[in-house]
Amino acid sequence: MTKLYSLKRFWQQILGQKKEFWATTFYGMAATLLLLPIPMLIPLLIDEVLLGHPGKLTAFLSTTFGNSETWFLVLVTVILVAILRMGAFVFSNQQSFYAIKITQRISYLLRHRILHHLERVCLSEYETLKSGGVVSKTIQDVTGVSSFASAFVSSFFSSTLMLIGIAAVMLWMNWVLALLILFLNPFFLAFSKVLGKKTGELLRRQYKAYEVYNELLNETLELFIQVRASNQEKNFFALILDQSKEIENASIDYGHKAAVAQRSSGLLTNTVIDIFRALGVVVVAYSDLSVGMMIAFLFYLSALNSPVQQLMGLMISYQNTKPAIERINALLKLKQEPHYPHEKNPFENVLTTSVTLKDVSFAYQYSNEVLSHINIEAKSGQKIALIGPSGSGKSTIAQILVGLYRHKGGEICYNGVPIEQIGLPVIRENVALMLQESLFFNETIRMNLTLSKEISDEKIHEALRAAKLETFVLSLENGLESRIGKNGIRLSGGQKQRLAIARLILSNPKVVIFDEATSALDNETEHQLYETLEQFLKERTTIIIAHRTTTIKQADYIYLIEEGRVKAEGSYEELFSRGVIKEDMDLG
Ligand SMILES: Nc1ncnc2c1ncn2[C@@H]1O[C@H](COP(=O)(O)OP(=O)(O)OP(=O)(O)O)[C@@H](O)[C@H]1O
Repeated sequence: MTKLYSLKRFWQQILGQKKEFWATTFYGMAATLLLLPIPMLIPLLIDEVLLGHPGKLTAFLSTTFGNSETWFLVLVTVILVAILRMGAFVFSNQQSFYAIKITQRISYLLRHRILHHLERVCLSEYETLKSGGVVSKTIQDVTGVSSFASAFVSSFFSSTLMLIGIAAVMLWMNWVLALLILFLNPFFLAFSKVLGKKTGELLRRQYKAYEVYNELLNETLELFIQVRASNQEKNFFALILDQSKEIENASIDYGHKAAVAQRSSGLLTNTVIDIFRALGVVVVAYSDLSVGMMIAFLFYLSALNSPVQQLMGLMISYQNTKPAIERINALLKLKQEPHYPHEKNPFENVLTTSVTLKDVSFAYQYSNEVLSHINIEAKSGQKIALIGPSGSGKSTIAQILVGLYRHKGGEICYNGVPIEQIGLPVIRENVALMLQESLFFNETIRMNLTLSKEISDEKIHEALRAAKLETFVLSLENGLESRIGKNGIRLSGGQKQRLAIARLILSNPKVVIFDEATSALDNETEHQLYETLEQFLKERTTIIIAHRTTTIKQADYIYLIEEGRVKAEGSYEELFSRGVIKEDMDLG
């Protein structure tokens, strides 16, 4: 099972990008160190140049440049400040570059983890998934987590260093005032945590609103033809609009309160800074702190605002990350297909294999037993048929044969090897399951046939010919490059089935299962098609699931399934003579 995502994993992913992490930390700190002396430089000139108390800065500049004129000292100081700022600008740009790389990598890794998990999700879980909701989670929630990563790598170290640096300078200037100010910082952070928790709840509601909206819109568009044919567009779109309103409400609520939270922290820090500014004036009046130093102190006090704000913002963003992680984990909790190790390959170096179900039972999640102690055998190269009334369990047999669902009891074997020793990918590579309703991409005929694999035109046409679709494809203006529309909407039911059969031929399987795959064709066309496929199916074990007895005449052996059990079995003639099946009977 995929491990759930956690903040620990988040940190590991950040620290795992060593080069980028140290580069962003280095450049962030370098930029901070360059900015740190700036608030001091110009105020020092007040004391040393205006108030006539020559000090270290003017002494250094005069001896270095051999000129102690006031205009010169001011000019050099301004140039020095500009150079420091320019240096910080260059380093900050470098820092952003590496921070963006880290952030985007975290997004990618998170999406990779979700997609990798979904790729192997078991079918019973897949049935419950709403694709719109999944899309919303892989986009919005991943963005939520990565924006915290972005805020963290770009501001945590530089803001902390700035805070420590400013604190050190202030302590040096006036330790009483500095200590008073610094003691307040933990309270600021605690305040931000409370605000973050409150906005986190609102953000959760906003995420949910987007998720439901995406689900509704997605499903309505997927089933648009059905919706329109039932004249239900108004109702469906009204539901989507309601949800759109909920997004508006939730977003206003979150957006407004998140802005209030940000401003509250700004208001708090600014008020505290104003109080300390006033205290600074009092300190100058009652101590030996110079006017220049007091101005420098006030500049540092203002400069303190930025790292404190950034750290408070980080705390709020951290709280908002939790709902995003929870929702991502809801996807990672979906159960996955069983992993069978690939120990034996019964399909290797053989034309086809036998297929056996020994005493197999099965129940879907939350439902009663659908298959009960089924025994079926298709010998190597044999053509068997499964018939039976609707809901008797025929398609379920087909699906457990390719491991789409896990059988509960008994054994399923290919050439005597249980599927647990073959591995699901190997089975699906060699056993083709053709459904009544094949699914198609809104792409060209070629893409739908080859599924983007390199296959020569000659082979494609051979398959089309066998599937009795070549004449139709050749009659199209763009031939193989013709687009077939959403899920093949531009094709008739029969054309779609023939396209699926051509795809099946190209995939060259060793065992073929037709699950009502030709039911959309009329008796005559179906008969012709099986005749054409005779050569293709001759060397392959074939299982045909059908309602119509006409479809199964060609089978070597027939099983009648009723209520999940084998009710009768034998050749067509045997079953016919026993009265189990009748000519042209439709069991559906
Ligand atoms: N994914 C599922 N989850 C739960 N129950 C299911 C699922 N698929 C099928 N069933 C149930 O299992 C039973 C057997 O269904 P199955 O599709 O295998 O029948 P069938 O013989 O192929 O029917 P038909 O000829 O109509 O296609 C039915 O009662 C059906 O409701």
